[in-house]
Amino acid sequence: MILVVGNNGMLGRELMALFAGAARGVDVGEIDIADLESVQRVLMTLKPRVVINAAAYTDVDGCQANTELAMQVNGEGVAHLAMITKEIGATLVQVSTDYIFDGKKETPYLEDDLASPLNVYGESKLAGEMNSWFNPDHLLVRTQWLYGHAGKNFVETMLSLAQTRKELSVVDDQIGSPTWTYDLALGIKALLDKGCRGTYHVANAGAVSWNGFAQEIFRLAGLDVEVRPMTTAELGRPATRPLHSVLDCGKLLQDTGFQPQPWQEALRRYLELRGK
Ligand SMILES: NC(=O)C1=CN([C@@H]2O[C@H](COP(=O)(O)OP(=O)(O)OC[C@H]3O[C@@H](n4cnc5c(N)ncnc54)[C@H](OP(=O)(O)O)[C@@H]3O)[C@@H](O)[C@H]2O)C=CC1
Ligand SMILES: Cc1cn([C@H]2C[C@H](O)[C@@H](COP(=O)(O)OP(=O)(O)O[C@H]3O[C@@H](C)C(=O)[C@@H](O)[C@H]3O)O2)c(=O)[nH]c1=O
Repeated sequence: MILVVGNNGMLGRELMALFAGAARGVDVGEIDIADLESVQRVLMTLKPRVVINAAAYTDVDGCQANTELAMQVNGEGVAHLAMITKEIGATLVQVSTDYIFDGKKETPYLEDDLASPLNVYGESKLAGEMNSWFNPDHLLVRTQWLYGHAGKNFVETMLSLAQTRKELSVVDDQIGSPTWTYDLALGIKALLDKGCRGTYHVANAGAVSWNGFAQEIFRLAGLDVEVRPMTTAELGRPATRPLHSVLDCGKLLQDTGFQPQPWQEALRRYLELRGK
């Protein structure tokens, strides 16, 4: 059995749908990954073959204000999962982020590029990456700029703002690869099916700024919204974001034969399924 931890989250729901009958899910209320005893109790009872950790504290600015909680959930939580999965002989799949990088590299990041997070969320996720090594039988999947059917995300924020606004200012100096949770889930499945272990990048192909992404969302949704450019500095959010955090997914293709579709195509299909 595959245990999806954080099954009520955006990625968690996608994984539950993809793995269907093979998966069991747990989330807040049934497990608190920050609490070793809770992790021990759930994993020892359910005895899964694979644990996919889709649970995290994902509010980037929230993490900046709550360092301790961020480290407990995103850092220590993974140590707990790694120690107990090792004890029961299960594989741990840990999901991480482009925000462990500082975004100063001008070409896409490779799996073994140096991590240097700019914010507390990135630091806590990097601690989680390191803690996943407590279980040598682990798969570490880095992804970025996620959107999906069940969750708060940039696409849904833009569509919701468009209901009341005819113009929006969106940052145009941060570049990344918007990624549909469906394609990420397929990537995780492809890696597990091939028995891959270690670190992999999984993101939709191509890259764009948040501003360009917003423009494409409105174009595909047939909404007439003017998207003005602004800089990250002008927006002035509490947590610093990396400016160029595109992930190179060549290793995924090489080892599994799976290549996530271009981000524009993924977005088009997502909006079609969602009903625009
Ligand atoms: N969203 C994105 O753009 C990106 C996400 N990622 C990573 O992908 C993974 C999935 O992200 P996403 O689907 O967006 O996450 P969500 O925030 O949508 O879901 C996370 C889930 O984890 C639960 N959770 C939080 N704290 C705990 C805890 N202590 N114990 C158990 N469960 C907990 C949350 O519950 P509740 O809501 O009640 O707190 C929620 O159900 C995370 O590891 C994230 O860091 C990586 C790159 C980009
Ligand atoms: C709503 C809004 C956002 N923005 C900007 C702010 C930000 O730089 C960018 C995206 O906003 P978000 O709040 O979705 O960004 P953010 O929370 O930084 O998204 C990140 O989440 C974590 C969990 C990850 O792991 C990352 O890969 C990444 O997806 O858009 C505007 O410029 N104008 C707007 O009106």
